Amino acid sequence: MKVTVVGAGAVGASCAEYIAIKNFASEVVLLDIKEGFAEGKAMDLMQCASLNGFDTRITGVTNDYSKTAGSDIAVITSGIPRKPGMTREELIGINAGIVKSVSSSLLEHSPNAIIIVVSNPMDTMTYLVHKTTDLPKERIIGMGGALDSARFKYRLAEALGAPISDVDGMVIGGHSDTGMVPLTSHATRNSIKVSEFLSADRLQQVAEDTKVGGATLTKLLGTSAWYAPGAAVSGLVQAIACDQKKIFPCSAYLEGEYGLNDLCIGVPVVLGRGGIESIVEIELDDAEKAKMQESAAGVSKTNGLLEV
Ligand SMILES: NC(=O)c1ccc[n+]([C@@H]2O[C@H](COP(=O)([O-])OP(=O)(O)OC[C@H]3O[C@@H](n4cnc5c(N)ncnc54)[C@H](O)[C@@H]3O)[C@@H](O)[C@H]2O)c1
Ligand SMILES: O=C(O)C[C@H](O)C(=O)O
Repeated sequence: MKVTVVGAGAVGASCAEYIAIKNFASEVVLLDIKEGFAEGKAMDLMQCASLNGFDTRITGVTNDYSKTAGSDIAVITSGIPRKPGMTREELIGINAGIVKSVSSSLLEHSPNAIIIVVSNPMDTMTYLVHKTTDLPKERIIGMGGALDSARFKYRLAEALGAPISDVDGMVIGGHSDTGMVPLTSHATRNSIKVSEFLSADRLQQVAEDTKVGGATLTKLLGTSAWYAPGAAVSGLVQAIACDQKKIFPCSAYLEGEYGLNDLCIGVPVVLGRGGIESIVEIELDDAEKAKMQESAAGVSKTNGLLEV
């Protein structure tokens, strides 16, 4: 199993590290445009191999796509991150050009790859790959919901005073400060609805804290987060590589599902060796349906800024 990660910055390197530590891939190629940067990150990561007990071979290359040839999975993390006070949508001007050229170069050398898009604004970058390549929709996956759901579970556990392993929950919708739809009515603590433990007001607070999870970290760090994003990407890569048939909320191209068309947005999907093997349509209540429609309108508005 060969995995390429484009962008050896904070998220790309963290993602490569988690993939290696989980020890399911034979090879990870890190590629960056900055001379020597990916080579340096790869060498540093390889020097963790004997310490952390993995056999995955990590190599770094400066913009040489021939070294990525034959990749089964390619992750796009190249692009600029936001600074405090910015929205993800403000990154579109620079990141759209990067994502378009990177996806084309990747597919030239790995025509059978499954692409995972991470660069922001992620739903629109995923749509851009859909619009500018010939890849079938099941092989274009946007990562956002897996991360947002991890943050939701963190906030739920905090409010419940429970261990995170006891908590389950999912965030669908757009990966933006206003567009996320944390499904509080579906969230559980060891199979019991969390509404049995938390007031409506407290649950509303959990949802709001979840939606601004990325902005909160950006304010604290001065740039956006990387550990949980890297871990979330590695989870998707593993589900595909190991044909796990796991359900994650991912940005997928919709053709009628959830009453939505011609956009990529976060919905639960089954991930396996074929990529998105199916989209799971769950019953939403009226308020959740309205939030999903509003979220989709926001994503479509950002898509409208693309020159495709
Ligand atoms: N979808 C998500 O949940 C999620 C989570 C975290 C970050 N992000 C996004 O991921 C992106 C990367 O974030 P980061 O913190 O790793 O940024 P970073 O600045 O640390 O790393 C980005 C890397 O991309 C490289 N790069 C730029 N143009 C390139 C090109 N054409 N080809 C190859 N490499 C190129 C840069 O040299 C840099 O090393 C940002 O857009 C950020 O908003 C998304
Ligand atoms: O917040 C960001 O800009 C980065 C990423 O989308 C995140 O949610 O951490």
